[in-house]
Amino acid sequence: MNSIEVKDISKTFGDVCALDHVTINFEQNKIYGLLGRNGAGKSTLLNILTNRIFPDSGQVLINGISTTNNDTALGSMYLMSEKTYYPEKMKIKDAYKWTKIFYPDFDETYAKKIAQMFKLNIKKPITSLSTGYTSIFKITIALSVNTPFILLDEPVLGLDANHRDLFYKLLIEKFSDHPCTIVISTHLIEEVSQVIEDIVIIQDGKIIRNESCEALLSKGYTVSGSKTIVDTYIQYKNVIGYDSLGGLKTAYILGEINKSTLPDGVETTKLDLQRLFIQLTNELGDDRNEFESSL
Ligand SMILES: Nc1ncnc2c1ncn2[C@@H]1O[C@H](COP(=O)(O)OP(=O)(O)OP(=O)(O)O)[C@@H](O)[C@H]1O
Repeated sequence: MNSIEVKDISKTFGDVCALDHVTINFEQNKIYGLLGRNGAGKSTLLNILTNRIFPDSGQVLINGISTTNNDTALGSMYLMSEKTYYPEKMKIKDAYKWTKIFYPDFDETYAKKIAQMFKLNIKKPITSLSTGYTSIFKITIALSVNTPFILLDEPVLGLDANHRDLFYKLLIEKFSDHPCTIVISTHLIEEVSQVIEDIVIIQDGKIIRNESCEALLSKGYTVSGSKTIVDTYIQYKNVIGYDSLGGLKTAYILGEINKSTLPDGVETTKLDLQRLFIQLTNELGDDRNEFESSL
């Protein structure tokens, strides 16, 4: 069973607690979305998983074995992150050769094929690439390493909509052809919701949600209509937030919908992941909890 077990990991930087007793399992052959607001602890977690930084306490186990001083375990994970570890001025095609040394299952032919699909010129030095193409270069490697665990930290940073679309398609294709465990950290929640199976939400260094996307979204619904009617309807409901626009109001509610009690003139929809995320990660007293449009 290929799994990553994170056991009670904590990490502080000075007086900032980046991870606070985090325990989580990333199971075999699943695509996870790792979501969290800026500074929530996502990159710290991914860096600890791959031993790029060390936790103050806790441990990471791959298939039950600690990753500390364990090259085999570490070789089974690939982290695509903001940092590039290739020598300066190295050309992309040479970086592919270099990668093969460290990741023997790296498929150079496939990397070149998808580079072509993105119109990435592999004769160019890595440092000459734009922000978007730097991400594309890293994507071509991440999708070709063929490790059991692929961790992607903001993989679509700087990518235009067409290239993001291509990336999601290739990711799904990769996952179907070579099932593996993929963890994607991103702020593009709606887009990623199309490809992820499970969702992990991290807030101030703590995991606040870890469940299937479907289960999370089925936990609630939205109700929209005139403010007075919606306010009456939601009185005894578990409201996690609302938006107001003029006399109209949309409330985000946790709980099962009972259609027979819905008043006339209100519309209901399923929760969407981005809305739910915003509501779940708004802090108490955060006035973003009510979004008053100035339109
Ligand atoms: N090397 C470091 N030195 C000092 N503080 C750090 C360091 N790395 C992370 N932090 C702090 O730890 C917290 C978590 O940072 P982290 O980069 O893990 O967040 P993140 O969820 O990836 O954020 P973002 O979405 O903005 O990239 C932040 O408060 C950050 O400032």
